[in-house]
Amino acid sequence: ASRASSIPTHDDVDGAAPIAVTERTMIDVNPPRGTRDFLPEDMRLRNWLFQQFREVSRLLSFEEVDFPVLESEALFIRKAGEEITQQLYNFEDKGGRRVVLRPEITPSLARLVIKQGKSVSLPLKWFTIGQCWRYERMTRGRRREHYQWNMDIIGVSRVRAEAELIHALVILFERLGITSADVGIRISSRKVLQALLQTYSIPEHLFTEVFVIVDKLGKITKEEIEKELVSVGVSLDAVKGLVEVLSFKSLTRLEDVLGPNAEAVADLKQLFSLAENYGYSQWIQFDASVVRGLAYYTGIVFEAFDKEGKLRAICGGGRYDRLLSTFGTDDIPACGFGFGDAVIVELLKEKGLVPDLIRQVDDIVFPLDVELEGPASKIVASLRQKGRSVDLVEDKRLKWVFKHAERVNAGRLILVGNSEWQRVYKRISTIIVVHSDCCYYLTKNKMFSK
Ligand SMILES: Nc1ccc(Br)nc1
Repeated sequence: ASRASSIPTHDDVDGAAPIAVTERTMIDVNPPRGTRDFLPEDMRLRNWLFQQFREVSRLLSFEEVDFPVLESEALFIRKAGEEITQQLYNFEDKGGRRVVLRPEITPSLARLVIKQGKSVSLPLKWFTIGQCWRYERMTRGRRREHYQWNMDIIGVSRVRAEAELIHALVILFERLGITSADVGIRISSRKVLQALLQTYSIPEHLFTEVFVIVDKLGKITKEEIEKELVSVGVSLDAVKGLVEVLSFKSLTRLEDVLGPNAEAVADLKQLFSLAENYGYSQWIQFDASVVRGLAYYTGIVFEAFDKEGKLRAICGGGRYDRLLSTFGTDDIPACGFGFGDAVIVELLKEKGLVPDLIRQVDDIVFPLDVELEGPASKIVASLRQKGRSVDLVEDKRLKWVFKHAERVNAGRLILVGNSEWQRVYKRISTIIVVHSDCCYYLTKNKMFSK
């Protein structure tokens, strides 16, 4: 605390009064709970990963779109008890509006499609990479934000759309050096469960809640699943039947139960047939237990998983043909996936596939004397004009400059000195000789002029 009483004022003494001694309290320099800073090396990896996402999106001729991270809360209010809607990062803004930091991308995409209406021609193939949020009690210490790559096809009702999206995933994994021995893609359809629920005369309005509960398979015990299903009104024998079919890994067995004309079976057969033609059959497998936890899926759903079973789902997606009508407009068939930036990096680390992304600088320019700042500036400007990345270094000892050049993998070290330096540094590969109004620099092999 300052010694307010004893400090003399300017009137009492010549010169400034002594600075009041106060205790400085430092702010918390950590980012908010559940969020991350990205240092340069983290950003190099993130940019590299996002560049892969962008390149795969380009290969499938998707166009990039973007949305605000802040959205109206109304976009995400759903009654199916999903985890994602129970962890909304929501608040009231200064205008009294109920808003959220978006927990996912798809509803924003649906909003934009509706907003564009007839001004866009279908099919739309859109992708984005954006930060998504959740407000989870930090008891579990999990992150509250991650970046998601989303690809969506709007306006295609046939399973060709799902086949294209899965092709995108396979291409991405292969580009990262991941093989089908490392990762698989489990595929099923909400229509499987739907057909079953109908055979047990479960009312349709319960379907979404059942899907959300069944998605917890593997996360909570079977007994807890059965208890939750019974609690929403599913009869015990229906629960037993559901759990039995959900264990199916064979389309043939599914067909035996649902019959050859079941829509779910036809969709899945078509998808697996297309997969043969794409050449990615070895990546995919039917698994009736895949339902995904988002209420709005209506058809095929899929998720990529690590075959060692150490990690959470790498990505997931599916068909959502009725999302738009929940926003009060006509439905347009749609499907898409979300691909987070965290699990994939954990997998790359597990597999030793994280690339060595070194910092790179073309040139370092170092004036050997303080009065050479001007000529050094000319050289820097000239080199940058030519598109070279230049790190201008000053007020350092030469030994530090050499180490720095190594650290940043500089292509060239350019020392700006006047003519007497040349004698001293002739052994150095690059020397600047400053002649009146023009600068020359040379390396062992050739002379460059400004
Ligand atoms: N939906 C969502 C948002 C943020 C994180 Br971290 N995980 C999932």
